[in-house]
Amino acid sequence: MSHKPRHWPDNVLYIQDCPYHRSVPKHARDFVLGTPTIKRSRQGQSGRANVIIRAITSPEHPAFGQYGLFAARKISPDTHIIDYVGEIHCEERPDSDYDISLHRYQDGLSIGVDASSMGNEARFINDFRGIRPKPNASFAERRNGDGELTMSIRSSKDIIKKGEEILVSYGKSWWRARSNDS
Ligand SMILES: C[S@@+](CC[C@H](N)C(=O)[O-])C[C@H]1O[C@@H](n2cnc3c(N)ncnc32)[C@H](O)[C@@H]1O
Repeated sequence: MSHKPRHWPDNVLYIQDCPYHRSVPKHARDFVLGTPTIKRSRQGQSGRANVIIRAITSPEHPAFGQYGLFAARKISPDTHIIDYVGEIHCEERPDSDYDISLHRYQDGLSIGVDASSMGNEARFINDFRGIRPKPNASFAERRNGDGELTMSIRSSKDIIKKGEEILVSYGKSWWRARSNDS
């Protein structure tokens, strides 16, 4: 197992492969796992070398006191940065702020990746609102070297400079769902 990055919280398990929660039915698991191919080494594909977790120390930043994900080196436009790793599940998890949607079936079944209790560096990516005029990265589905469906983070059309915060859009509905919280 690889070592935890700096600032990693004690109460969150650091993982590099997504485990499957018991709520995931076999057909959904098979869909995510993909057609078996020759297993390739995924060394270096996870993208952890591209990023660094940093404490947000500026009081003007809306996530002041929390952490964010920053570029550890220059990242070219339209480039895979890192896969979002967490627990794959098929439950409603409205209380998790680290749960993203991986796939939705037409019958309503939804596959999510929840990094609230286990995950990798990607769980620290913040939303651009209040920080920059627009995101410099986005979530994108892809099949990794093993053929497994993953949600990844990709840079947008501009270079991300070393040291810049990597920011996505969580989407308006993500914020709307939380604006009603008391
Ligand atoms: C997936 S976590 C991101 C990592 C988080 N900053 C941390 O240190 O664990 C989502 C949480 O980050 C914070 N956050 C992210 N983007 C934000 C923004 N633009 N404005 C305010 N808070 C933000 C909110 O507290 C949100 O619930």
